Amino acid sequence: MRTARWRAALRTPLGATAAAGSLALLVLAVAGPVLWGSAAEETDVASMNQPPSGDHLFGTDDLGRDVLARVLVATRTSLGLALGATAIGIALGLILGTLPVVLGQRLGRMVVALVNFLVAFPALLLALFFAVIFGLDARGAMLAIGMAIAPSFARLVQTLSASVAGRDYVSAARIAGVGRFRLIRRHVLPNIAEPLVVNATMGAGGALLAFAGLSFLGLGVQPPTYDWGRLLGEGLGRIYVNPAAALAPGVAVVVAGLVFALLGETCAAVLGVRTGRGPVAGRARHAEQPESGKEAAGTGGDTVLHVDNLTVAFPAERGTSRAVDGVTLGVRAGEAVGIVGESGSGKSLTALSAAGLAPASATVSADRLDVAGVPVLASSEAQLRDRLGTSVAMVFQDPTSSLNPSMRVGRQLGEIAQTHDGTSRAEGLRRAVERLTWVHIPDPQMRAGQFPHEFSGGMRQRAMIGMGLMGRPQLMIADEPTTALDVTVQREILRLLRDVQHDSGAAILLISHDIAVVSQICDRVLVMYAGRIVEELPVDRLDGGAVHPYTRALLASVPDMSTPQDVPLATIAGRPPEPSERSPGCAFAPRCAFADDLCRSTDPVLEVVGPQQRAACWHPQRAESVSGGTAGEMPGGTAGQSPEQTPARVTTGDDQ
Ligand SMILES: Nc1ncnc2c1ncn2[C@@H]1O[C@H](COP(=O)(O)OP(=O)(O)OP(=O)(O)O)[C@@H](O)[C@H]1O
Repeated sequence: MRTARWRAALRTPLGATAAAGSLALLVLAVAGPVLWGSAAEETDVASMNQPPSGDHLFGTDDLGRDVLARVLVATRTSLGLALGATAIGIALGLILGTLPVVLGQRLGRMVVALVNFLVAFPALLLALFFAVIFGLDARGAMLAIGMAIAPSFARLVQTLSASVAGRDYVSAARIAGVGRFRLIRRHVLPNIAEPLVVNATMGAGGALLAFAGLSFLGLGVQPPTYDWGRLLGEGLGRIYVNPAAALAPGVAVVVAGLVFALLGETCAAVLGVRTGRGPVAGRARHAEQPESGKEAAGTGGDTVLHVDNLTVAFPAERGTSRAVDGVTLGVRAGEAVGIVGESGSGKSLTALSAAGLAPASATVSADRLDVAGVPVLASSEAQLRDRLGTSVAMVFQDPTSSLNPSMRVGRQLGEIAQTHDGTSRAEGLRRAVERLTWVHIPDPQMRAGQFPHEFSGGMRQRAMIGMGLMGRPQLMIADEPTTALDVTVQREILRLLRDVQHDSGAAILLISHDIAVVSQICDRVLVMYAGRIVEELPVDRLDGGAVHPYTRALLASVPDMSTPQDVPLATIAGRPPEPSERSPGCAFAPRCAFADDLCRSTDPVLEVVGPQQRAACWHPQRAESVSGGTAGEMPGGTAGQSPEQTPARVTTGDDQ
């Protein structure tokens, strides 16, 4: 497919010119010294500084040597030095650009600052500076130009790496225990290679010009060696006698620079098409070993996730803002627990913190945060990789971004077995095919050899779950795993998660904004609002047993077969407060019909309100206190409200 794109690109005028130009330069570089070497060196004192003639198309220099022959012969030196300098610049740029990922936050910031500092200098100024340091010869100039172009390349690598580092498949690889160097080599660099290649190709043109500039100034190639820059310098000295002697090397520099630029454009066109063609995949996971996993569920004690008073804060204009504020929860072995809430309620941060994947800018604290017996906050990144990589699996929302687009699916799954069990590549692949079979991927052998973009969305999500099963997960965290899928596929994925839970014994923490999704496979539901858990209850009590007005409003907004089509669906008026906007009292009070002064002034705490049920509300709404309609309904179309607690309204879409 890629070959076809190259062929198509080479048929365009731009591509054809770039190809022909590159070929011509290559041939000249290889054959030039052989064909015209002696003509270029042959002195003739009888015809010094001659203008163009039939014998010498661009005239002769001050020793009577043929200018054209010298320009053609200089192709090899000029291109060789320019490409050498570019290679040095790319190598240094890659090192500087990826160091922040390898070094960790503090040292990484210092490297970024250094690169920013160097980028602020004009490249030619840097080249002159380094040329003086490294010596006034071709080698020194090559090093100097390489070092001068390295900072801008490093900046590009840093920017692109940062954009990739946040992708789900990188998080997945991190949690799977993939080391930093391998992470860069296998997951980061392959996915930023395309813009780097394009940039490097165009950068070679810049290096050519810079080299010509240094040689022209007498800082680059020294006699008796010569390149286009030196020939240009010599020609300019005699420009009034024979302008063609300066014109020829000048044209050579411009033409070669143009060829590099066209080549870069062609690469960009081809690679850009490929990049834009779409899908790629998504998911994440962990764990190690094969086997059923039933034993895994039984290991590590009864509670696989223990979160006590978790707080996640971010720097804000004044101090910090708490996106997750004192969350306490537990997930027992083999249990399926759902977290629901509107966007921004802190669901994902809670789950990511549990897996040690909170954003770098977040400050995570907790009285206790243990996953599968591993104290997350007290463990180093290497310890987390090593220990969680074998016991926690993650499935992310977007199946198009959670699988590494540049790796075959079987390789990605197999990498986990290689990383954690030290298996061979072949054994890793065998296990990968087995896991793909478990998650009902048809023709798993063939599919394992495909890239993520060749999978459908539902298949990618299955592959992500299969990746989770490469180990022996005690806990599978699924963050909105069905949001990006259509309804039929959603149901299949939920069913698969439930089967995985039953067959492997792994506990499941399912995050969703849709309470209906959670109720399909979970035993227990935690409802989050503004960074806190406002209600916790068994799924079988959702229908009529929810007491928090927010939970009831969420339930009322889910249509079912009996929902009248001519009545607008209930919605919850207003929006949740941003972490930085929260004021004292219950965060839901501004949107709640039952709120009074107590709610607005004092935070309710999570208290037991029934069997296995807790709620944080000053006015919990009991089913028996609701009149008219089901327990989830509110007069006026929203969640529960008792007649004696009036204002007969709170929230409907129409109200807004
Ligand atoms: N990297 C970040 N920097 C600053 N604030 C953040 C960051 N990530 C999240 N937040 C804050 O934390 C809040 C909760 O984010 P979180 O992703 O946990 O919400 P969520 O309930 O999972 O919602 P969604 O379903 O939209 O992801 C966000 O609204 C935002 O204000």
